[in-house]
Amino acid sequence: MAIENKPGERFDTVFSRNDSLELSSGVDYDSGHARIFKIIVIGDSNVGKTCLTYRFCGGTFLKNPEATIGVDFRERTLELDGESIKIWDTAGQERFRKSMVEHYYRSVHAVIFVYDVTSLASFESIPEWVEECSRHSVAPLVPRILVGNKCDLRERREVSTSAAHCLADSYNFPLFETSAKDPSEKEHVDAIFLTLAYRLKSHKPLRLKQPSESSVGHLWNQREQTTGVCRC
Ligand SMILES: Nc1nc2c(ncn2[C@@H]2O[C@H](COP(=O)(O)OP(=O)(O)OP(=O)(O)O)[C@@H](O)[C@H]2O)c(=O)[nH]1
Ligand SMILES: [Mg+2]
Repeated sequence: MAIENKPGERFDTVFSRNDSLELSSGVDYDSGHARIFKIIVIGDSNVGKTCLTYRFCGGTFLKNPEATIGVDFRERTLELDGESIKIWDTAGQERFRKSMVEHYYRSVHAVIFVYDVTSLASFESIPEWVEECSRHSVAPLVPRILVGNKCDLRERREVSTSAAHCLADSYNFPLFETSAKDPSEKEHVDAIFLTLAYRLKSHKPLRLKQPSESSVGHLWNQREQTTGVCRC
């Protein structure tokens, strides 16, 4: 795992006429000419953004994480053509976000919205995070997914799968429920990020293999993602 810290680095995204995702030349490629995708992970403080990205990039559960200040960068090189995804693990706390917020959203390739299934408040904040993304001009065709974390805490669950589906459907986001902590969910955490990466690479909808019964996944819909109100 390489942890990098280059907040000034640019990842310029352009859409061609046939709506496929293309990356402009130069800065989107590492020295080996592999493409680098910028994925940002956002959501309230304490929902497990850092643990999820660490699980994907480091392969283990990060014990005793500290609140992220500004942004952390993690990167994982994929087995498909040596391509990389660079994950921007952002701070949930407002006081740590102020100076960095413009950098988060600049030229982003995909967005992961995270809530904590044991915190209704974090789930109810998701529309604000979606709104923040729109305010910062993240293009509608940039893939977005919704992730409910901490599913291992079954007795403390406050957000039902059906409510989460309802919200996800209203935005036309795929929904995934998982746990950064539960080792049996490791493959599922991988699948979430890899599904995004494949989507970015091919720009085609993919069916996610379900590694466990508790996992939830949707087909990606090519329809343009729009904000909406839950009609449940
Ligand atoms: N039980 C359980 N605890 C988790 C899980 N993921 C994270 N945690 C715990 O939740 C707390 C917050 O995790 P972080 O990853 O630091 O949360 P964050 O969203 O990055 O928080 P900020 O950086 O402040 O925005 C820590 O105590 C983690 O150990 C999970 O899947 N299950
Ligand atoms: Mg964090």
